Amino acid sequence: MDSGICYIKPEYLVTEADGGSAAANTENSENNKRKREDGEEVQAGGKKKWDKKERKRGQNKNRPVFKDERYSHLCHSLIDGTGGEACSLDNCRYVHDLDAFLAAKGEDLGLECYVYTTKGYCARGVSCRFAKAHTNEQGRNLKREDYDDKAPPTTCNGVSSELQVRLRKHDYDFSRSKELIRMAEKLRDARKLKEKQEKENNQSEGTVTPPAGEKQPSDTAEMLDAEQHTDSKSKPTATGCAIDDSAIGRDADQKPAVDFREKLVLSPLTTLGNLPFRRICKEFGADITCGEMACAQPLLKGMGQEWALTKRHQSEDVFGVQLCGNNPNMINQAAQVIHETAQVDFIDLNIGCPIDLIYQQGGGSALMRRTNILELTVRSCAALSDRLPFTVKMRTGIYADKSVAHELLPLVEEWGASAVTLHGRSREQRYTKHANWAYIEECAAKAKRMPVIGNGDILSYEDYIERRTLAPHVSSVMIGRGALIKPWIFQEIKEKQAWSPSSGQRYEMLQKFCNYGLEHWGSDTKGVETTRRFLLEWQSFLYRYIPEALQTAPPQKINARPQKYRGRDEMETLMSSGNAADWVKLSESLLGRVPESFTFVPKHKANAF
Ligand SMILES: Cc1cc2nc3c(=O)[nH]c(=O)nc-3n(C[C@H](O)[C@H](O)[C@H](O)COP(=O)(O)O)c2cc1C
Repeated sequence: MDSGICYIKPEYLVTEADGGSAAANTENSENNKRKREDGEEVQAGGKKKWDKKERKRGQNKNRPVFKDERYSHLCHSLIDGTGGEACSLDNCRYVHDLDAFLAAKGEDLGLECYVYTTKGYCARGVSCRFAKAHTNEQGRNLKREDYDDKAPPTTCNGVSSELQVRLRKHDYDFSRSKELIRMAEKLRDARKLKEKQEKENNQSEGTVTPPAGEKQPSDTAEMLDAEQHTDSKSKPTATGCAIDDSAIGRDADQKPAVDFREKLVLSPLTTLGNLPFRRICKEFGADITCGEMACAQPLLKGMGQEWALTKRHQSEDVFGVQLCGNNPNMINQAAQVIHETAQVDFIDLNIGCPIDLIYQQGGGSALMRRTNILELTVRSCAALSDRLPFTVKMRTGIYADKSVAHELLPLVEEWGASAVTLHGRSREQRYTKHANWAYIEECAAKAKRMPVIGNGDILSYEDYIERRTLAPHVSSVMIGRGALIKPWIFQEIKEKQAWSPSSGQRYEMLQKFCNYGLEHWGSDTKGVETTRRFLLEWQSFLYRYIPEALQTAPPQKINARPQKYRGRDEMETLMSSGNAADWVKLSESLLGRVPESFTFVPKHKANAF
């Protein structure tokens, strides 16, 4: 048996005799074309061979970029229909011809507006694609009697225009951040000096020096002594960070605000890990959620799109923002503004990001080899506040044959990190081979008190148990693709058994996602199309779920490709299709017809088997 294949029961197999007529899980010409561009060749006999040199990984860079400028926006003065206060702006760029706008808006997509039903008022008013549900005969947008306009919003964070102006005018007070960096520099220099002196002493005494980066058990305490000697006011804190407590207002006795042990953590997932998706995962039992990676520089420029990545839904009771950057000053300043203006429970630093552009600029996984820069970043960010844990997410290293996480992880703990997540693959590996949980265990065992969160390849309760048994020092697990393929994985782990939803139940989940999407991105045409894009991105992972009843030997393994199969009903077959045209069809049943000349190519190549 080939472990790379998920075997399907004979009655569900699609054979040559079927002529491939079923919409079974075949991939479309768009995907095949993409694969050819990626260097995947199809040999005679259907076997695939990979040309490693040619193959490009990561994101689909040549995909058409989705621009939403083409949707006209109605002026806010008309959003509730005619009869309100006229627009007072001379140069308002929005549409003021209500009749023309309504004529061009397109058909309503349904009789019920989720936003109106749940809140009692739809702020998209007459521009909503479900407007008939909340407009009267005169075309006025209605407010239900029980609507509470003082009710707190269900989401928070993002950037206010006032903050945007302060950031753009360099008017934000970063003196605290500058002080933290200065102190982190002092500690780093003291550590380096001490290391140098030790090396010289060892050489003069003829003792053997440990290999670079390999630390002796007593080093941490000695290093802290050295730091205290350099700055007599400094003292180690509960998290092991030795930055001057009085200067940063740290109460050394306070416990970190988040307990990272025995938790199911949803991975930060660019594009896919959006707020509506995270709501679904919360409902299925995810304990900790994290926003999509946000870059420090655009945050400091006050860019709305980047700040949107910090948004949090009220159901996300333990929520973090993930930062990416190549410069300690910028990362720390971004962390400071987030800490001071947003509601977050922790800040995470991504030092595992493999994306070329970020890596070439010295950010993401490049920070795994820029130890001095990393030290400044971790020390300064961990010292921002005792109530704001600072965590680090890393890979095994940059190269497959040169793991460094076992050296880095104890250092990161010493510098003050509250937890580390380790994805058991190198940058070079991306998603090939299996995540190395034996190595994750080796690293986790090196942490003194800091929880280590293991990450990689968990798709079932069995996977979870297997990995936790293999890695007993791991405190919690993080799940990424497993949650994208079957978001109910959190429930399965908590209930210790598989759940095999019917196609109807899976469809209801998609409906829910669309409702949450319309609430988040808006129920007007622009919001509908944004929701569709994110739904399609998600479907590019969801189609990989293989219902247990169809497999000869469940549970499904994350890298196993199924034999060609059809589902137990038409919807199950449609949902298993790897053909982007079928994903669009599915989206049309939920969100209406796609606009003319619509195209879709998934953003992430990690969706492929
Ligand atoms: C679509 C996608 C987007 C991702 N985006 C991020 C990200 O923004 N930040 C991050 O640290 N990791 C990101 N990752 C990596 C995951 O968080 C996780 O480390 C990786 O997928 C391995 O875990 P898994 O096997 O459970 O998927 C992303 C992964 C995928 C598939």
